[in-house]
Amino acid sequence: MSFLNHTKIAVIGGGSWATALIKILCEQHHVQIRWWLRNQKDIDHIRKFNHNPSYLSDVVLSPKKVKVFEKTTDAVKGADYIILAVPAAFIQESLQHLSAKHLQGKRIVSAIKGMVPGQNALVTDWAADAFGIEMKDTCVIAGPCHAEEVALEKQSYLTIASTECPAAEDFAALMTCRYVTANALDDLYGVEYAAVMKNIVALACGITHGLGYGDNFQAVLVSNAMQEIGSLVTALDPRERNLSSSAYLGDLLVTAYSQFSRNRLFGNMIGRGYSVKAAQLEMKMIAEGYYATRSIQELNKTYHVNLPITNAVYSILYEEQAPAAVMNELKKLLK
Ligand SMILES: NC(=O)c1ccc[n+]([C@@H]2O[C@H](COP(=O)([O-])OP(=O)(O)OC[C@H]3O[C@@H](n4cnc5c(N)ncnc54)[C@H](O)[C@@H]3O)[C@@H](O)[C@H]2O)c1
Ligand SMILES: O=P(O)(O)OC[C@H](O)CO
Repeated sequence: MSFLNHTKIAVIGGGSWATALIKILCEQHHVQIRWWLRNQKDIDHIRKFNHNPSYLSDVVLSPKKVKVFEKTTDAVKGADYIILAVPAAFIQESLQHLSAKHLQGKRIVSAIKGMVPGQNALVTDWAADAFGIEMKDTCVIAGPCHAEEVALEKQSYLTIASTECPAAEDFAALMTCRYVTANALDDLYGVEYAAVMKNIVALACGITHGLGYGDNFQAVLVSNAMQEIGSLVTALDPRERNLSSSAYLGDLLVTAYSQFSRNRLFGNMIGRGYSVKAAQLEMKMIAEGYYATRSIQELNKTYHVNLPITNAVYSILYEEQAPAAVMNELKKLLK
């Protein structure tokens, strides 16, 4: 079979979301995937058995469509699109062997819902800066969608956001299949910041659940959180946007309420008395909200937006304040 007319997509990352995205892309006839993972054991296993042993191991990956690479420089060769799907904390390390030349002429798609720690930058801004990528060649994959439900082929929706819709529309077509509907949107920054913030809220939901708060409280917490997200996003990128659409509110709801949420699970452990270290050790997966809490807290030193929920989570995770006492104060601020 000739791959000449195929769309070539490099995927960087070996976790649940990378695996789920590859499953969706494999539904297309004309797509070839070039997959980079850092773990050699996983690479060997995928080559032999066609599934990822560490994440979503029930998903079978077509060997005709998926090629696995040890080096990022090989994975990106000839690719039309490069999907970034590692947690933001590891993006610099993961792309360390790539230069602007390797990425020239390619479209970058960030599937990451986090900020680059230390730099407090959105992944798309960081990539544009590090590799000289133009914003018109950049998209993000957002929306309320858990990898575990993609693996089960449950009907899901994605939003592909870019500063210019044509780029997003092309990629949305690639991400649409029997069980996924992908729509394009021209709000790259709003969608990306809202996705970062919803992880912090999910931590707060998990913490309060772990402390014994119920559904009544969580409904108020999430309503207040949507206002907090709206205030920050508007301060960072003022423009008209419909925050009740699924790219923003939907993304918040799935993370805040789902059994599959990594951030909620992490928060729940903290609420039940685990230390941050112990919760991290127990979870095989990464809770982006842990890093995002610090990045947003630092970024907000410039913007001074009222962020009571983020402040509460920050003081629990980074200032060793007792979760019960912090949430007791937060509850007085909610309406
Ligand atoms: N899982 C989902 O349902 C989902 C949905 C939408 C967006 N996302 C986003 O996708 C991104 C990836 O998340 P995920 O859910 O696939 O992660 P995961 O928790 O399933 O997997 C962890 C990933 O981190 C990598 N990793 C762990 N330690 C590392 C280290 N020291 N150095 C380099 N890499 C390391 C692992 O190899 C693996 O790729 C995150 O930004 C997340 O917010 C996830
Ligand atoms: O819901 P979480 O905490 O697993 O985060 C993963 C994704 O961002 C969900 O959209």
